[in-house]
Amino acid sequence: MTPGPFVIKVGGSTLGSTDTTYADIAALARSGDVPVVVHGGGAEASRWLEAMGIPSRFERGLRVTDERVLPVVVAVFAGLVNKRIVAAVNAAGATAVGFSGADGRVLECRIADPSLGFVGEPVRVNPGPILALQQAGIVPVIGPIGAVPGEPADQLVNVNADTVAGNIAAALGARRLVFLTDVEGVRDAAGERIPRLDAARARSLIADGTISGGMIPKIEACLHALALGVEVQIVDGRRPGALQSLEGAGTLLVP
Ligand SMILES: Nc1ncnc2c1ncn2[C@@H]1O[C@H](COP(=O)(O)OP(=O)(O)O)[C@@H](O)[C@H]1O
Ligand SMILES: CC(=O)N[C@@H](CCC(=O)OP(=O)(O)O)C(=O)O
Repeated sequence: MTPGPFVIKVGGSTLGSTDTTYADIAALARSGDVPVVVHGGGAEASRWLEAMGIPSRFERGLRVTDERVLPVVVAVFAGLVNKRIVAAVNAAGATAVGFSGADGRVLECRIADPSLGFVGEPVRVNPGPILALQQAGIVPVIGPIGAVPGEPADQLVNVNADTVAGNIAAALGARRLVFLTDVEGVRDAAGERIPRLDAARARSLIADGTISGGMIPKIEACLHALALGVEVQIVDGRRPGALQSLEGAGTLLVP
């Protein structure tokens, strides 16, 4: 069996830091190992919402997305952030094409929980557009908006970017999924990095509150992909060369 692709989730928390992520992504693509990039941008969306006088509210790491929030997150995730990453990867010497999970219905969703508003829970990944680009040597850059199929148009929904990455990695049979974030790894109750974290301990750290906020959907996405045989790691994306020296870095999820 051909080993699946390398999926890289770029956290909004590390976007814009002067790390080497885009050069590393472009170098992988040039070497013929074309990665699939999924990005967040939660912090950028919160800044735009604040500028518009709309407060941000999260529940278990998920943004409550009402009818005022939805157009802003679509504009920021499928537009601004996506195109900035495309521009940076192109400038680093590869060819990138950006789209969201609503394009080509790559990420079909249902409404996760009506109390969260327009938040999508993936039910199906249609990998065709991702594979077509990748096979053409083009880096797919995917923003965290999904589609709930409907008439007269699909409903656009906001999907946590870690959830998007976990589902896409699982659907592609990825060999590896790396989350670039703004901490050195998952921390235990004493604040120490956990180099290897198994599923049972991860669940208990969520239950006792040691893992909280944005780390909850990240760990849930990790466990989803891990169960399907993907090698999953959470590393510090602020560190130059993070993608070049993954051995022993951050937190490796283990069954
Ligand atoms: N146990 C934990 N270990 C590490 N980070 C944690 C933990 N619990 C909560 N967090 C928070 O999760 C954040 C990373 O998630 P998030 O803000 O969603 O980042 P990203 O934008 O990279 O997805 C960290 O900055 C940290 O504040
Ligand atoms: C439903 C939901 O929570 N969507 C996220 C999508 C962006 C995201 O996940 O960005 P990071 O990876 O930078 O955190 C949000 O609106 O913030």
